[in-house]
Amino acid sequence: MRVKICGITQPQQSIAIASLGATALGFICVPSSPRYVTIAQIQAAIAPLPPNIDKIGVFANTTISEIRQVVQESGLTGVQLHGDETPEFCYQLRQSLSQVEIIKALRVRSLEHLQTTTNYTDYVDTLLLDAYHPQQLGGTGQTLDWQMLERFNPSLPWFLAGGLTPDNILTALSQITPNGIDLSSGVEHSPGNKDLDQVALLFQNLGNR
Ligand SMILES: O=C(O)c1ccccc1NCC(=O)[C@H](O)[C@H](O)COP(=O)(O)O
Repeated sequence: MRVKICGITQPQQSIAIASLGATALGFICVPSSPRYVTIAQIQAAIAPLPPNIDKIGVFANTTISEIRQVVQESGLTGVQLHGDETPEFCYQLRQSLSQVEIIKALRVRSLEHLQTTTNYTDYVDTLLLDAYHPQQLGGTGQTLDWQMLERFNPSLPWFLAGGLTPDNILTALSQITPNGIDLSSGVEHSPGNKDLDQVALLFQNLGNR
């Protein structure tokens, strides 16, 4: 299973978290976030990482040229779209950046809203389901209704996100079987400052999953 730890801001934490077992690290490229990082910070954080670690930039409601510039200058291997990007936008981004993984995040409001994921399946590589919050785009610590996801079986691989912690992860995975999980505030001291003990506990609890 893929394990993405998101909202990394400190270069020394990126290598520590990868060594603990993360398969992907996320860098927030949304200026309004307290976890926002510049291109220079991303470069410093990913420089010591081995090639098998996915380096994902998280964007929301920005332009293709902005995403392209950040990806090309920083060395990111994937892009997570966390705003209100349309399937058409995802298609255009794919034309512009053919070599990177495109992850479309949906902040799920209802079972009906969950159906909109099918609109993206031809244009992105991976889906990510996060909790909806009226004021914040992500990193909210709010959990999704896991029961609602029990029958979610898209044709693309998907990440479960939203309020996951070392304490609740096994309960979540006993109900649903995503291809990956994404954690941010559940393994943090404060926004952007990851708690390495909590990250270690997460992998201990996950065992061989
Ligand atoms: O984390 C942020 O600050 C953020 C800001 C704007 C857009 C997206 C953001 N995070 C996206 C993520 O992938 C988080 O890992 C995801 O929302 C889960 O967060 P959490 O509930 O804290 O585990």
